[in-house]
Amino acid sequence: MSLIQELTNRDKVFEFLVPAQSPVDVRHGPILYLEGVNVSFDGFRAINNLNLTIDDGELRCIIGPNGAGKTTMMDIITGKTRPDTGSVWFGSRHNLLTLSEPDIASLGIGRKFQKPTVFEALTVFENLELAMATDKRILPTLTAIMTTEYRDRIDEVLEIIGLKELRLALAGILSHGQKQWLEIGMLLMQKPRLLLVDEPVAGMTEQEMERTAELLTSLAGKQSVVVVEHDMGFVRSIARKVTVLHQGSVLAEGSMDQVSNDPEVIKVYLGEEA
Ligand SMILES: Nc1ncnc2c1ncn2[C@@H]1O[C@H](COP(=O)(O)OP(=O)(O)OP(=O)(O)O)[C@@H](O)[C@H]1O
Repeated sequence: MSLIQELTNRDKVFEFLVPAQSPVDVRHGPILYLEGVNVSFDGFRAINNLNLTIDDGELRCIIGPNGAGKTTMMDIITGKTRPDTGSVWFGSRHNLLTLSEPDIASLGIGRKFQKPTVFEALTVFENLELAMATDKRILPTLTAIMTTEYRDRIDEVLEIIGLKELRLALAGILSHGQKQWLEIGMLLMQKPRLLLVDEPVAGMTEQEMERTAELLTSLAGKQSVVVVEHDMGFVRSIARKVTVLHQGSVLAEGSMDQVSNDPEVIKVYLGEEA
């Protein structure tokens, strides 16, 4: 190929056009890797030698009794809490312990907290638009050119979250479940590689839970999804692999059937519910 042909090759992405953050590298390993992580709060060890590996495209459920360390684990991944010791890697290139919370978010780790935080006075469409506008990776000078691309992305996300018909509705009139899906959609606008979802079905109707199960399973593959959830029926309906946390460590890992038949798990967790 001649130099001219090479320079005008539209399929090629030139280095200078690539956003500052390098993409996550999962060619030789998992998308998320925690090893030997410890966190103490005033002498109490909330996370105790935690090891966890999430594969690219995986949907993983994390369960565990109250105080097991699930929220603290999410806080560590997103940079909100710094561990005392251990390693936390996003792909093989990004050491998350050296990055700030906003940097971790812009690398492609999105977090959905339990309570929906949509802008109620704005429409569904505007909420998604706003989520896109906060994407710091977008070069302002390119915004005009990319408008069509972003509109297409909003349409795509509306389709994924099942709110296409409600695009012009105010977010304030949505049901609890619809608000949760909209917020997941707002995260999707940033095209995350890893989504952390905290108790997505708390307060949902049976029907909304079914729709949420479909939504989360449809997201896996395209991105990795880690779901912390207390509702065992829901976990059973979506989980391929479940990790049970207890006292800040992994107590068991495997299919829902495997972990729910594990005597240790029954003793410390499922037994608690019986
Ligand atoms: N900032 C903090 N200061 C002191 N103790 C904390 C702090 N954050 C968490 N803890 C303690 O660490 C332990 C783990 O808490 P964490 O919230 O991570 O558990 P969890 O598994 O998310 O529980 P739940 O299911 O109730 O949300 C708990 O005993 C909690 O009281």
